[in-house]
Amino acid sequence: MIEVERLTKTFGLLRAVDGVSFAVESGQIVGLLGPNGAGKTTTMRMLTTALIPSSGRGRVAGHDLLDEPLAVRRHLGSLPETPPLYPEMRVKEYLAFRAKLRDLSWSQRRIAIARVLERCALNEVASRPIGQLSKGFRQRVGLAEALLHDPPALILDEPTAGLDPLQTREFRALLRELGGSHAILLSTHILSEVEAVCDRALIISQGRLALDEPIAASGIVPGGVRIDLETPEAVELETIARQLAAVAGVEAVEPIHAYASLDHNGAPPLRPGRRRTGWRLRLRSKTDRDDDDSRTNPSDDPRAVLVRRVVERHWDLLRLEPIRSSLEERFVEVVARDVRPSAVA
Ligand SMILES: Nc1ncnc2c1ncn2[C@@H]1O[C@H](COP(=O)(O)OP(=O)(O)OP(=O)(O)O)[C@@H](O)[C@H]1O
Repeated sequence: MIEVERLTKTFGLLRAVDGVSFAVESGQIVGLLGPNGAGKTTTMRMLTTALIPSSGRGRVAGHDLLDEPLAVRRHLGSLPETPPLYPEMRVKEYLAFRAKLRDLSWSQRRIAIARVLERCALNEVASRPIGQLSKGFRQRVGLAEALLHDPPALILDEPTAGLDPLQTREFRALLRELGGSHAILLSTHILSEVEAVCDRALIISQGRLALDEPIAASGIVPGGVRIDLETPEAVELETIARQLAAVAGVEAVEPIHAYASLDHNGAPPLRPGRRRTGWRLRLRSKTDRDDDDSRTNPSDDPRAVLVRRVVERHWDLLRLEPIRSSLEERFVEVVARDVRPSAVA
């Protein structure tokens, strides 16, 4: 429903968005995360056709951002961080005004306004001036406006910023309801929000897409498989990596640490008298990135074959377990990779 391919935006010498590709399906809520200045708003402004991409393509409901901007806007609702509301207007009056701008006929306007007032639980404040509403209600008015033309895709920029915990909770419940029937791209700085409402997390860092991973039902991102093994001292990391990477389903082998002769708990080596090396490795598998359907397919799980491979080589397998890392850990990991030492100091 929302699709971008190598989307790039430069401002002078700055590549604010640099070759970003991702997709949001209907029925999915995708969280767009990143530190300040990472390029989130610029990405969203290109998707809403407010900014023209320097290169790359983007489509909303199959309509190209550059070739069919009007069709894109018809299929997209957007809630900017600060929605352009008129404080002196009453809620219903404001929605009628915005619906008129969207060229809805009188009867279409009546139906649309009734629908969004109901959907966003605004009936009780429909006749109140917007300026008298709490921030939570004002955000709902912004969302109602974004839904007036019944778009299948929504883009929301930090929709819960500044809301109190109760308002945040209510707004998230509303998003989850909408998520069932819309494609939603949600920019936020709140990691727990992504864990609470999103199906996938995207992290943008310095304009580039640094992570695109599913959020598991438990609210954590899969982090691969951790394997601890011991090998004769002469066996080098390169050999181990080659053997393990050859197992179907393993995409990458990353060393975490190695130790000589003593295992990581300080215990003596499994085979005294022979110098051995202990290894802790992280294996990225295909199932880390796939959707829930393939995750349940046992043939995609490389663990059984990994055990056989280690035993065949006469190495000692000490531990093999899935790594679960929180979104916060993944965020720090991918963003810290891009931070220059001078910036940290
Ligand atoms: N119109 C513009 N002209 C020049 N530079 C811009 C313009 N808009 C954004 N930038 C720069 O592009 C980079 C990305 O900005 P962007 O607003 O997309 O980041 P962001 O991830 O939304 O940040 P934040 O979380 O602070 O809102 C920043 O360095 C910003 O200064």
